[in-house]
Amino acid sequence: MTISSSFDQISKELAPIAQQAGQLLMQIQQQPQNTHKKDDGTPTCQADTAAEAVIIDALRQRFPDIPIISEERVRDTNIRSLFFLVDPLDGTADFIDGGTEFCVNIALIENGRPVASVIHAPCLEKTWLAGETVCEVWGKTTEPHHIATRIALPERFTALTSNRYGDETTERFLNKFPLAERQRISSAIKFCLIAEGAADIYVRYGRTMEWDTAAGDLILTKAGGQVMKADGTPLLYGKAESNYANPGFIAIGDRALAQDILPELTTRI
Ligand SMILES: Nc1ncnc2c1ncn2[C@@H]1O[C@H](COP(=O)(O)O)[C@@H](OP(=O)(O)O)[C@H]1O
Ligand SMILES: [Mg+2]
Repeated sequence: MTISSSFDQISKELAPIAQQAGQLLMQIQQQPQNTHKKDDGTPTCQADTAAEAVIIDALRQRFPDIPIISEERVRDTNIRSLFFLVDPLDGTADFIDGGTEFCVNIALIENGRPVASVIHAPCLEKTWLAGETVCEVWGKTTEPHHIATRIALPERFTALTSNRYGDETTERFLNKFPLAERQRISSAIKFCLIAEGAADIYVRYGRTMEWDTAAGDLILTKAGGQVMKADGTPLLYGKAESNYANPGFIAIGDRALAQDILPELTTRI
């Protein structure tokens, strides 16, 4: 498990697990939802826990020795250098509203960073995965293929933000850029769109949790992008002491932008 090449294989094993959960989510979305708000004010419904059960069962069978931290109910206590972070339904509000952007996120974390991950968006029929060398999208009608970020160009510079959760610092940050386009999108597919070269930046100073970002962090990083805190360092995972909350972050496709422009901008927010 410490051999890095095996992370490619693990990412390919995680994909069908996320797809199985996604299939269940699609079925449940057709039924009436019992929704309620969690302590953090975000919604949940029976789909979150049903999808979580499927994923946890599969991970425990295939990887019995690896502890799991999952959004809804699972908090293994023996978290060591290697563990899974699971968001069985990312974009729950979108799911409840009948949207198509929700996804399933699974990431394997080693020493604070993701090393194998998958994001599956069942309505979009797309699965993105990353390991040590693998960084692919799988579509229903297309062959699996490698994905890569695009160069940032002013005439098409596109920012992605959350569709439902905004904050003033993110707005101040984005106001410093001459944006060609801005799209509001639910769920971690924001990372995947940048990884595919369909957008350029995703800024999020509002609250997110580690399971919201770990899988997308690796996919975007392996596609050539960068995900970083305001000080330019990578996001770290496994922060039990902060209840697995993330600090603010900036995700970009073109790394040259990070090196040249972002450090100066972030100090002025
Ligand atoms: N106040 C808050 N506390 C914790 N997490 C929050 C939050 N507000 C938003 N989030 C996180 O933001 C995610 C959705 O953001 P977006 O719509 O941009 O994808 C939610 O994922 P879930 O849907 O998995 O709960 C949730 O984890
Ligand atoms: Mg969730």
